[in-house]
Amino acid sequence: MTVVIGLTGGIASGKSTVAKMFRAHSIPVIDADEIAKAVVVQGTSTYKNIVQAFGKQVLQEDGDIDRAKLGAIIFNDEQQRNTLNQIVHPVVRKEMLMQRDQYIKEGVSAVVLDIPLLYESNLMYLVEKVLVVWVDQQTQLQRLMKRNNFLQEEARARIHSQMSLEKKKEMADYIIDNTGSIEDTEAQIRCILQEWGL
Ligand SMILES: CC(C)(COP(=O)(O)OP(=O)(O)OC[C@H]1O[C@@H](n2cnc3c(N)ncnc32)[C@H](O)[C@@H]1O)[C@@H](O)C(=O)NCCC(=O)NCCS
Ligand SMILES: Nc1ncnc2c1ncn2[C@@H]1O[C@H](COP(=O)(O)OP(=O)(O)OP(=O)(O)O)[C@@H](O)[C@H]1O
Repeated sequence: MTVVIGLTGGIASGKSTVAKMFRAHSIPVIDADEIAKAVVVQGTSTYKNIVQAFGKQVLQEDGDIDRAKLGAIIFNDEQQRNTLNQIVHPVVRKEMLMQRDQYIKEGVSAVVLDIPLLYESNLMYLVEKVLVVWVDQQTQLQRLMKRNNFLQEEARARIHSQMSLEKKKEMADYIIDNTGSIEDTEAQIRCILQEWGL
């Protein structure tokens, strides 16, 4: 029996960091962000739909989607964000389901679905238990600003485009507190894996 684990949290709360730890324990991870990038490459219908909805202003010179430009639009406008979500999410969901079922067929002991918007998009039905990577608000803001070289205002817009981490924490089956060191977080993952017999 494969245990299907949902991994979520807020932007820059540490999902990819935790995902890496699962992989280090030989547990495969399906990454929604990675899939969302792959399904918008030139030539796909998703790419065409994005260009149709947002215009050529969101393209780089080589024709690829300019992620910084598209991000600047959608993180500052809920309606535009919904438009992009409606184009991209169904395709991502389908691909995630397919990959999940493939791993189950292979009989792996566990698989992790790393989905930033798991709660916002009501995707709980895809997984058996949800693990939320939590940090306090100040840490989240600082790590996001540092990683993406964002001004405080840009970072805040992105944070506020998502359900609050406090609310996600309340809904979680398990919480990983990632405010401490990487080693602290690794220790929590080891505990959880032991508890789950993985
Ligand atoms: C707007 C885009 C082009 C910006 O790209 P960029 O390379 O700057 O960011 P990246 O894709 O790495 O996402 C970083 C983080 O932003 C947050 N985020 C991304 N999209 C959204 C969204 N629609 N709503 C809220 N938060 C989001 C997530 O926490 C994600 O982990 C890109 O995020 C995108 O295509 N988003 C729509 C698809 C989506 O919802 N992806 C998230 C999971 S399916
Ligand atoms: N425990 C930690 N201590 C210090 N820095 C950390 C820790 N965990 C993560 N970071 C750093 O914080 C930033 C955000 O982490 P990460 O990229 O894992 O978050 P994420 O939730 O996957 O982000 P996104 O939602 O944008 O995909 C990264 O620069 C990462 O190196």
